[in-house]
Amino acid sequence: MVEELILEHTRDVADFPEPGVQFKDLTPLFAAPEAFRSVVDDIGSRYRAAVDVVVGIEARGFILAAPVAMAMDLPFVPVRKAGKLPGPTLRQEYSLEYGTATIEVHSDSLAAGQRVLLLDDVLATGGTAAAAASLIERTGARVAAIEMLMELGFLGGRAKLAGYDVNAIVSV
Ligand SMILES: O=P(O)(O)OC[C@H]1O[C@H](OP(=O)(O)OP(=O)(O)O)[C@H](O)[C@@H]1O
Ligand SMILES: Nc1ncnc2[nH]cnc12
Repeated sequence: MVEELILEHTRDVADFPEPGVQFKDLTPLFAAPEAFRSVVDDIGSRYRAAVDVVVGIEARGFILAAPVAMAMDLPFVPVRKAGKLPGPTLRQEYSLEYGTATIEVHSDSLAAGQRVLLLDDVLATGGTAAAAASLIERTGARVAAIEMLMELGFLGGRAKLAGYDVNAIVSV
């Protein structure tokens, strides 16, 4: 059900942001309130009572993680691209399907022992999720699960996430 909603509301864009990349654009899902709400409620219902905080990765992860956190009545914590968070941060460099980047989290935004649900829209090479998981663990919190709307299985991102509970609603 939610798998079909995601597939129906995904636009494939060839050669974006660079030649050879088949970009999975989820903006049609975010623009469809009923479908988007169904996806948010599905994620919230599967992790209820199993996590203490929801972390989203800038930028598309924010679009998903903030409503999930709100629906679960849990705190939302942003992992941001470098240089955007004003407080003391932990920082991690990584590579992704089309480049390299650095992300940060406020070092006081998570507490030791907290169970984190890490959310993003797409799992490609896994570099982004692995870097975010590493940041979360450096705060002392625990990555209870990593959840994506869509996984590009042919890029093998799960190999970078061995040892974590990784779930993608749709695998292509
Ligand atoms: O598995 P990977 O190869 O690491 O790629 C996945 C990441 O790439 C996209 O974000 P992007 O860095 O393009 O940023 P955006 O959310 O700001 O568009 C996507 O939202 C994931 O965060
Ligand atoms: N092919 C892709 N489509 C959408 N987001 C991505 N992030 C990394 N690779 C991606």
